[in-house]
Amino acid sequence: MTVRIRVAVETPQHTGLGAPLSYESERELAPGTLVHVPLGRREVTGVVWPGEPEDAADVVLKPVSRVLSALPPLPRAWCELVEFTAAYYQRGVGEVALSVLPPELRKLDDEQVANRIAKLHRKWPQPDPQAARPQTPPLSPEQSAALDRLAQLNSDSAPTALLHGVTGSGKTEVYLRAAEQALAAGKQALVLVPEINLTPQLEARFAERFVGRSIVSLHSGLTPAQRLRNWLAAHLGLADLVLGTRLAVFASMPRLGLIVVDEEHDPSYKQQEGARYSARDLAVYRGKREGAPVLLGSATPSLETWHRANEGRYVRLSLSSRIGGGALPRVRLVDMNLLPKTRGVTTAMAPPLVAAIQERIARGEQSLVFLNRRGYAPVLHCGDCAWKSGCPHCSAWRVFHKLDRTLRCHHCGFTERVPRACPECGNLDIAPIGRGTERLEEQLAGMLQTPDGSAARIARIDADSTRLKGTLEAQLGAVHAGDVDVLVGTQMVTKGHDFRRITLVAAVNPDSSLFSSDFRAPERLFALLMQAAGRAGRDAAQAERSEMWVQTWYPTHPLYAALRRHDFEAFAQSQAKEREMAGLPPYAHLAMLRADAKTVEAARGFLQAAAEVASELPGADAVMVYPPVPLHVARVADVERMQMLVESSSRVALQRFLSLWMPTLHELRLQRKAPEQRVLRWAVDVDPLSI
Ligand SMILES: Nc1ncnc2c1ncn2[C@@H]1O[C@H](COP(=O)(O)OP(=O)(O)OP(=O)(O)O)[C@@H](O)[C@H]1O
Ligand SMILES: [Zn+2]
Repeated sequence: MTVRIRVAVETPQHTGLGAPLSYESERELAPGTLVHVPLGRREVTGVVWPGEPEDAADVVLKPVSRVLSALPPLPRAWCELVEFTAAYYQRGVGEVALSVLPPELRKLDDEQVANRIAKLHRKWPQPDPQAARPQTPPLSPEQSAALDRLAQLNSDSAPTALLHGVTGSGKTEVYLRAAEQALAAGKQALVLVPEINLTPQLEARFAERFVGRSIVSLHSGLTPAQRLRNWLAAHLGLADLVLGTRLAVFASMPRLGLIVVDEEHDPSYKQQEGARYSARDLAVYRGKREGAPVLLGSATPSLETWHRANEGRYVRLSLSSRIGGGALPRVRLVDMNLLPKTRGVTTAMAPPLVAAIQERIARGEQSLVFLNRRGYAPVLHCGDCAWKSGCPHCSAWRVFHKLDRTLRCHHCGFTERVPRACPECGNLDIAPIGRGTERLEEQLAGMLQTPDGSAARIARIDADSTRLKGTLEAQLGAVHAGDVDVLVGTQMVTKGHDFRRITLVAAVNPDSSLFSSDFRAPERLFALLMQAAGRAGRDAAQAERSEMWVQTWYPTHPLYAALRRHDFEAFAQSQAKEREMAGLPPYAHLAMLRADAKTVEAARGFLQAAAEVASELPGADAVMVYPPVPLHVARVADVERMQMLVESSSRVALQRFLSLWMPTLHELRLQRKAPEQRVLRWAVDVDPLSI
């Protein structure tokens, strides 16, 4: 007697097969069981999926090859989360399911899985009820109020709460206490952070608090074996706490009792390839589905979250003052228009700012200088023939890196040694234009001294300086230990770190996002600057002297006016008004269709054909399809990239439309066979973050 089952397998998106496939099994298999099944000429890993196969009874099905029975089936709730993700973001169920499981699972047979699990159980430390109770600080009144409210709501039904707390207000303490409550009730807690480099710090804080409890992390920086081990620990219910980046939202946790999303506004929560999901949004879905409260924490909530809190769909919990009562840093705008110009170029750092940093050094305090551009200079230029260091494969400049004397494309990676002379005209005098963190570091080193006349200690933290494993930790350690006077860095250093000695933060050149074509650029800039400001004066004793300097050509811009007052509400309200008038999120819903091709014509042609198909579909009048436009960096690695925006005032209407449109696009791509029409890939991005 055989039974028919559904199995979610990874079918490439372009095949258009998104639903689970039908197989035959010798026995009943619980949904969520891992199996190996034949697919074409290969054997692949799949997940037994809930629901009955729809195939007619006379269709002959292939049998399941092997069952990984050592692994307890994935919970029903996990399957539903995957199914929701696939449907909402328009991907295949199997594609999502397999891409969020640890890759190592696919390589192991049943016996190997059994061994891993046995080993994990053997080595897993027993919870130690005798463990010394850690010191917990008494809560501030605001922290208590937030936690009481959360507990009270949670006794009713799991709420989604926005924890809106200014920088340094002790949001992490609220997460810790909420997690304590979940653990005390025998539940597991999931804590998401935006960046890998914030996980060690948070892990340390949780480990310190939860002595005798088990904590695992999940992020892409783990080795495959570590990732499998930690994933298994969560899935088997051994781990009490799971900390991780966006992919951790899919961790299988049988006793989930709390989800925290720290810095919920951060764009890193959006996956940018494959299934382009928002881990923040999925966390909210998951919390609802599994009856776990969700805490979205931020000093500068995303406009979407802020809007939902205003509508009363999320509960708002506020922490409006810093721990210890310290002030937020005083914001000083430096009007770059007033600086004397040398040969038409203004210096990188305004003299008053340099003097202010110098003062900090004399007092033994630290400064953080922030510039969102790594390398020495964004472009190299020949004054004679106007040659510039463009990338031959991308519509972008190659960045000059002085340390290893290279020109590097930050989009495709194309790297060459810096030419001695202009490659066009032979002129020896080629010069860098603009500045990145390397150059800023060099300039500051030339300007700053300690009181005894020796050079100031300057450290640079960016993606280049932290390429080697362990370097970031070492550099941050030096900052915390006070071995650094001035920290230069990209946005990497502006997030989350609890620096205690920094009393001055400076943004050297933040203006470029003010006039970006991306409607979210101001929101992102505001969050970034507030976040950066929040690194100063975290020690209440120094807060009075703490300052945030912003060098700008537009000192009267409303964004900076709101920043000066630390007025998130005013900023959010003005942005919301603009968005409402322009019909943009959170007042409208967007999807972006992207197409990559060898030529602009092919990419545009595909999108135009897609738009024609769209206009014929039922429900087409509920959506608006805009004309195709090139991406901001249109060509990367010799591929032309175009995109087309789809908008609707109704999320449901947009979803319904997309589910009809997607299958036609698979066909459309196959039809366009002629070399001049061929597209390499296409993808839809639902709720795109950058436009
Ligand atoms: N109730 C408390 N009593 C004493 N110290 C506290 C308390 N709560 C938090 N702190 C301390 O205050 C500092 C700031 O807290 P935390 O890092 O949680 O702030 P935050 O709101 O997450 O800030 P940011 O958004 O800037 O990252 C930390 O050093 C933390 O240990
Ligand atoms: Zn390139």
